[in-house]
Amino acid sequence: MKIKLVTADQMKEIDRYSIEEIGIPGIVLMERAALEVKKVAEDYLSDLKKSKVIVLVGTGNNGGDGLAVARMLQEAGYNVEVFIVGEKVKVTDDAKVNLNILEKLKIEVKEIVMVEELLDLKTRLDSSDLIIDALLGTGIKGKLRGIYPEVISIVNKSNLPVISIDIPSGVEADTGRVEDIAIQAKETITFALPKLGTILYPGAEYVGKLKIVDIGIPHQVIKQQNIDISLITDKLINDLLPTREKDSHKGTYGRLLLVAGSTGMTGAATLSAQASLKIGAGLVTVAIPKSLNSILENKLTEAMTYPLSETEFGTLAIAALEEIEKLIDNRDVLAIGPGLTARDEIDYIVTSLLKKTDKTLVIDADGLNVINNLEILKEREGSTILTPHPGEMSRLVNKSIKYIKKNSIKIAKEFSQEYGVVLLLKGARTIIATPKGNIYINPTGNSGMATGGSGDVLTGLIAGLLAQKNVDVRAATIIATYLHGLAGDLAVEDLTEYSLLPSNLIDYLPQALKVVTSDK
Ligand SMILES: NC(=O)C1=CN([C@@H]2O[C@H](COP(=O)(O)OP(=O)(O)OC[C@H]3O[C@@H](n4cnc5c(N)ncnc54)[C@H](O)[C@@H]3O)[C@@H](O)[C@H]2O)[C@H](O)CC1
Ligand SMILES: [K+]
Repeated sequence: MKIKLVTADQMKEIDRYSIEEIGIPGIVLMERAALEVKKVAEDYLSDLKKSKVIVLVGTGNNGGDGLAVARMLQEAGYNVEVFIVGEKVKVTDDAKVNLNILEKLKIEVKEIVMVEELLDLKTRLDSSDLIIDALLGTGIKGKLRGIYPEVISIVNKSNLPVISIDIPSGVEADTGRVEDIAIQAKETITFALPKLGTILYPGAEYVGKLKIVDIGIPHQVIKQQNIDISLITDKLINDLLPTREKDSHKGTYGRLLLVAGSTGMTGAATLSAQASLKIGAGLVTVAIPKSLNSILENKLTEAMTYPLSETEFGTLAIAALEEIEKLIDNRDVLAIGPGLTARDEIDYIVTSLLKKTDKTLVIDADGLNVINNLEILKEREGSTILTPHPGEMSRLVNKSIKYIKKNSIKIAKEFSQEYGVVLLLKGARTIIATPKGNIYINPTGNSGMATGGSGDVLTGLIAGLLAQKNVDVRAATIIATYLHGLAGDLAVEDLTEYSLLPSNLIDYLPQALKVVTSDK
């Protein structure tokens, strides 16, 4: 099961279509949204009589949701105070309906338009138990205007639990960017589908617990939007994981050739090989410069090794190409890159293999750093997976790392479709793009994994899955990425982010597999 991720415009179109074409009144959506928020708010409010809630609203429909929540909490007997940041006259359509209802019920909505009025808000917060953030939702545009920065700063300094409606105010819905300041929420209740800005960093850091609630938007309305970005979930992995047939043998789980390593870089080859075995590949052969072969024989037990022709530097020589071509004849997958050391010979070997073999190819690390002619990717018969980090991507597309980090989805999607490859662009949120134009965002992983070797493990996981029957390139990349990060998250719980080693990712893989197969 995939969870679709939307931009503000896509969400607006879904709302519009539901309201104008299907005929579900906006006020009904708003009421259902408010009801969901009210239910969560009650979990934070213990004693009915004393509990005091401050509801902060803006002048748009996010504010409208908040006004309805204020009414519901008041009706439930809580002590509610409502502040609107901006002038009431600016409030329109559905939000206006709720503003009028509060006025009819004599529930005061205090305007805050001047900085001087912030002091009153601050004192009010000091004696409260919960804040509802209904200031800004998907309608936020650009830098915070007026006294919003001050209001948000007072809220964050109050140290009170904050429930944000739809998205923490100040977070940009499409990118997760925070221009200057944003509400630090304890929990964010988002409607129908998560906005991209609540998953991407830094926005994801402001969300707290994310709760996606249904407010009655018809599924067919969502479906027809052709949303192409999905969040990877346990459920999706569970659906994609290959089942281990009872009457199977090692051939069922495929034969993988891993071309890796150079003097001083035998660790990369070792990590990739071990990871590919741990994820269940049948037969793994590590082809490595011949002087390092005995080292690999020592370090690896289950994997076979093959000594390749080498240069005086202990890196692959041109002659290794022919040896590799012979080896891949009876293999299903070739992974090339970890620890190779970028040199002209490697450029020649990788380029030749891209041209000559139609086997599924995983290219990582120094295998990527030598690709100069991207056009050969287009002509390939076989499937290709590239797994660059932003630095390697920067070289591939000749854009700065900063630009790549800011436009990771756009860049991954364009590259994948242009060159017909599955592109895994590593980052705080790793993005996977497929040639069909689909994007998958991975939510697992942590900063403890940003160490040399972590990528070698990921390459091994991808290749190890690819070798197995009925695992296609899209599934293998998605499963490997999610499990790689999940193993890292599980390992950090025991080891802390400081002392997390790439080899721990391999140790914790079985636990990660148990998590995602728990109900299989
Ligand atoms: N998804 C659904 O089915 C539903 C969503 N609802 C809620 O509606 C908001 C979106 O409402 P919208 O009126 O489009 O925008 P906002 O309320 O988020 O904000 C617009 C509001 O804020 C002012 N503003 C915009 N940018 C800034 C800025 N940088 N600084 C200061 N002020 C800013 C602008 O002037 C407007 O007044 C969505 O998030 C949901 O919460 C429906 O209510 C329920 C169905
Ligand atoms: K909000």
